[in-house]
Amino acid sequence: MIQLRNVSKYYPAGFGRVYVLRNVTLDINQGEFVSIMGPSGSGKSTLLHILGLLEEPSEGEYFFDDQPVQKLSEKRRTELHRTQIGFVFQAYHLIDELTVYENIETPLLYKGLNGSERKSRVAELLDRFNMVAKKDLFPAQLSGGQQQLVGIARALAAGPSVIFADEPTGNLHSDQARDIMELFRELNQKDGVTIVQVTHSEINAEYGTRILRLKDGWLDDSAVKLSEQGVK
Ligand SMILES: Nc1ncnc2c1ncn2[C@@H]1O[C@H](COP(=O)(O)OP(=O)(O)OP(=O)(O)O)[C@@H](O)[C@H]1O
Repeated sequence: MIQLRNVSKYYPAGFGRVYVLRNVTLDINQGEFVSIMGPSGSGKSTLLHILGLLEEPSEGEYFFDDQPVQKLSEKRRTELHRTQIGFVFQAYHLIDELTVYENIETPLLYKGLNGSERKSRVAELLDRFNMVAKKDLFPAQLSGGQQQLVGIARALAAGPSVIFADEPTGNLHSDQARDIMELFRELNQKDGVTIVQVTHSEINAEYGTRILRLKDGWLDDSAVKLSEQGVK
């Protein structure tokens, strides 16, 4: 599903460059639940943003569902983003002026669904996430865990095949974090959604099936499969 080939990312600095990612080659198959770990500044968010089509590599190739991302038109890339990819952020990134219902509905408006299709999809997600009673509240009226649930419902609304999550529990208490990780596990195992998360937490990482470790922009090739270690 995802193939990166010799991907580097750098920024100009003085007369030279600062490398954030170096020569990253990586395959992620449909149905995997991958955790990206590494010290602060090692390039985790940058890698996730490239995978989620929010940033472009400076060098190298990215194939999403066998399509060379760098050769796609802007229109096709936006379409891919809207239909195949859901993004979940640490700070939720909900729209403060919109209700829970409207936040979840937003990607469906972009996708061009009609009113009744949108209504039934949002109702389904509200029901699944036990948020029906909260549907007319604004983000500021919710707990952090509830805001993140809305963030995940919004990411799932358009029926993506992959969810990219950047420290999705970074602002949550441990019990809320566990609920979010259990939801991710269920989405992955029952619904078959591919999940790629950045996390600092070994506990969160163990919900997944594989850990990728970054250091100074390099991917550690000895990345382990948790199932092979007998963890799961
Ligand atoms: N636009 C930019 N211009 C210059 N340097 C940048 C830019 N964006 C990111 N960087 C640098 O890239 C490096 C990696 O950043 P990134 O956010 O990917 O790290 P991270 O591993 O996610 O860190 P953290 O765990 O602290 O969130 C950092 O040193 C950062 O300063």
